[in-house]
Amino acid sequence: RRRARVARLCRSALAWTLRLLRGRVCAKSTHAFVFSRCTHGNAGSVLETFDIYAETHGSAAVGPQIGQALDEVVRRVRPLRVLELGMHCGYSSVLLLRLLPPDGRLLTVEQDPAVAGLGEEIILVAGFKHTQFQVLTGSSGETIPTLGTFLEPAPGTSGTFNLVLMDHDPQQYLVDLLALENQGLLCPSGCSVVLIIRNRRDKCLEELKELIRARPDCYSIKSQVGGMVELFFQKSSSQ
Ligand SMILES: C[S@@+](CC[C@H](N)C(=O)[O-])C[C@H]1O[C@@H](n2cnc3c(N)ncnc32)[C@H](O)[C@@H]1O
Repeated sequence: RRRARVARLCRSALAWTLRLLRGRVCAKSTHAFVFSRCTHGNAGSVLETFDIYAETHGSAAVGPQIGQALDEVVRRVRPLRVLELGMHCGYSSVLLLRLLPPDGRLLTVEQDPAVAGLGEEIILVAGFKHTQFQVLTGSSGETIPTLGTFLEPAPGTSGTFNLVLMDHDPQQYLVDLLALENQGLLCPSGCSVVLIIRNRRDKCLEELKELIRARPDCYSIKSQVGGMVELFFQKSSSQ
């Protein structure tokens, strides 16, 4: 048993050293690894292959821990229309898509066109079809004003999102949240906005807490797990 523990420690030390040496996130190398090693058509295998890659390489993906917390949110909210800001190679897109119902749809935004192409290919490799998702290339600031034209209304959602995942640029979270609200894109009867905050010292969380303090009738914190904060937006009909 002691030998097994030592072997495990050595393996994690090696993985940690490799991650340190290969620290820089590279979308092309992530894509090549996942594309060549996963079982095509199997979303679970795509996510597992991303996780194996992240053991020894720099990775931008949300990963299994935040992934589990995100799964819980999606299972509880059961959204039909989901917006993702910050797709990168598609880890969180695949994670979200595998829990959507057959009539669910994901719009995902990525500002880097080359990365957007790689991420789109991974979503297709995971077995999802263009009827289930659409990749929009552009910054969140440019794309949010156009989102209404891409959003097919689902019953009960009146052309709005029930779930938004922000994993793009924490400095943009507050601005983009307010832009989404101003464009009438957040479902007034309830929309969960999940924010990935990798750096605890990031001041975006303080800014968001100020918004909640100023407008407790519309915004609240629903859950907070590690690097993930779930805000809840709701607007009463009189507002
Ligand atoms: C941390 S990665 C996203 C990881 C992804 N959610 C996953 O789990 O694989 C952030 C991505 O957001 C993109 N990005 C950064 N700022 C953006 C913005 N303002 N609008 C759209 N995409 C942005 C970056 O190019 C990068 O690909």
